[in-house]
Amino acid sequence: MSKFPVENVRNFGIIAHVDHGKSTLADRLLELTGTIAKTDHNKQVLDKLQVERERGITVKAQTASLFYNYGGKLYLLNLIDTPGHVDFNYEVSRSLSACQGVLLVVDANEGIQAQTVANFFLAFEAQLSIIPVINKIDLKNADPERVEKQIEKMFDIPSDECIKISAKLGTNIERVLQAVIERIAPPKVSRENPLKALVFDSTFDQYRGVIANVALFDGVVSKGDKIVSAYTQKTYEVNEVGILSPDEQRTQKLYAGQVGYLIAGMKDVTEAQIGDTLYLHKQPVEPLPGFKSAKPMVFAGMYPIDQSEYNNLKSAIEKLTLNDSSVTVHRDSSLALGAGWRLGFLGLLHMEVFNQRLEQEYNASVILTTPTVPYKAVLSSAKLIKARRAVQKNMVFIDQNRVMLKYLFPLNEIVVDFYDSLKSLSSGYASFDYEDAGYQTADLVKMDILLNGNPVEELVTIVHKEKAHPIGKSICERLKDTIPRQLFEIAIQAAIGSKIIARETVKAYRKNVLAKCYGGDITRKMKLLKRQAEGKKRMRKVGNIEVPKDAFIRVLKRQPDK
Ligand SMILES: Nc1nc2c(ncn2[C@@H]2O[C@H](COP(=O)(O)OP(=O)(O)OP(=O)(O)O)[C@@H](O)[C@H]2O)c(=O)[nH]1
Repeated sequence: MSKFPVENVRNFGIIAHVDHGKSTLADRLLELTGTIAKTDHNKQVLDKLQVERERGITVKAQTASLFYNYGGKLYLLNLIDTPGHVDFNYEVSRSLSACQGVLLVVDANEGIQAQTVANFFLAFEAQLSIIPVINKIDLKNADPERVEKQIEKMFDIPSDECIKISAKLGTNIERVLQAVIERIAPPKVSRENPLKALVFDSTFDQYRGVIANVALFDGVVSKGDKIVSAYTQKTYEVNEVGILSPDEQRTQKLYAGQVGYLIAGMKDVTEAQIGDTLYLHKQPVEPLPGFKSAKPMVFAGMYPIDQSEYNNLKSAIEKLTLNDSSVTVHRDSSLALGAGWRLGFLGLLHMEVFNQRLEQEYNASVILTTPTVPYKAVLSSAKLIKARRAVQKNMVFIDQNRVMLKYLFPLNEIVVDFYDSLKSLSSGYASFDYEDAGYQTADLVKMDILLNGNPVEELVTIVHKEKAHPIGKSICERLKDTIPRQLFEIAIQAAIGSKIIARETVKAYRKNVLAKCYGGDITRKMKLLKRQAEGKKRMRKVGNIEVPKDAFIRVLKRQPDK
């Protein structure tokens, strides 16, 4: 690695709207630089997770070091491929902290979309050099000139700076690499200063412990060095350093300006903090500012299907949150579902991906409850405050056919199915991005579910007043289908304060388990009574009504069709 003086190093990211071709471009860059062999099978090589391959999307940023000969010099280009979906923006901004420039990929047919704008501003605010790349020029409907004009109008980047490529066919890829070298500055670092390394990502390996992805801002780190974590103040010995190319490749040292991985015997996930600064023992440095912590938007309960699985699930969640530090975790418990957690996610897709990764990478099966958003409630005896619906804030024409609308929305309205409805209403043309606008007052009500007049604690929800009736009705119906008939009639009601807004009834039924046992075989009678008693253990009593656990799961669990 010493062959690469700082001026021969470039650290760059690829950012884009979903599906505009980042990962395909990354494949071509890896092939062209000989990092991976050129075959027909290279499809999204950097999308290593099973969930990424199944869904065809990037959820984790990945790093790859490329070597490229240009103008008689050998360059080390560190590429970071980032996710495109709005829910993973946090991942993008974190990765950009290790870069000096980005390739902003825009589809030649679709043009600028919501995350193109959002990601452009992340890079712009981080003061990175931005190289616009118009991809998919091979498509029949491609109109790169129109997209050039959009880029000029929206981002103030002269159209002659755009590079037109087809990542699929490999057209003009060389020009992209040359632009990276010519237009992106080498990192501003010093190898003479003491070590200062930023941990910008980490993963947990069962055998090797924490593997930290590091960007070196100053100094050098070698195998055998004693390093200190600014966050824990603990000292570790470096066991291994290397680059990702894209698989781990050991090296003797890593130098300032380079990006790679480091293993230093951190065995506990809580020791590895994303945003931490590592320095050499007895050579302390001013820690880097780290990262703003992510702000979860959507909350859901997570419980083991069987309580005996609690500890395994706990360790799986801890390991996965190391790799996805934007998830917040708080212990929680529910009368119906037992001990579990309340997890905060950046969005719905993020929640689904986390759940899927738990299942696929940690073999954990969980109950995930319907997502909710955080509220701040002002308790008062008067009826609640004025309703506030989506309010239009701004409208900008990107070109003749495209308009960018800005609205203020209640978060609750967009987390569940807004994205799907928007896509289907606009036949897939509209795209969507959001950021937090803070708490707003709204006409919300607390809805109770009552069984023969007794409130069921775990089913209390906060809903918009206008939606209370359909939501209450649906919960009552789902409960009616799962609560077995009992010796008396059961009224299932949804109520706001003292007002009942929906009702279903479970008719009375006498289940005499001994009915078939005339004849008097006492051991058989005892067996049946014992079985009935065991069944009752899985029940929760609300008043004198026995509610099976399944009934709660059915109501609380996220509906897959939503
Ligand atoms: N015709 C054509 N299709 C392309 C080109 N580049 C990418 N695609 C296709 O576009 C789709 C999306 O490409 P990806 O590389 O997965 O896009 P991405 O931007 O990485 O997507 P996310 O990781 O989900 O954000 C795939 O089906 C690619 O085969 C291109 O130059 N021409």
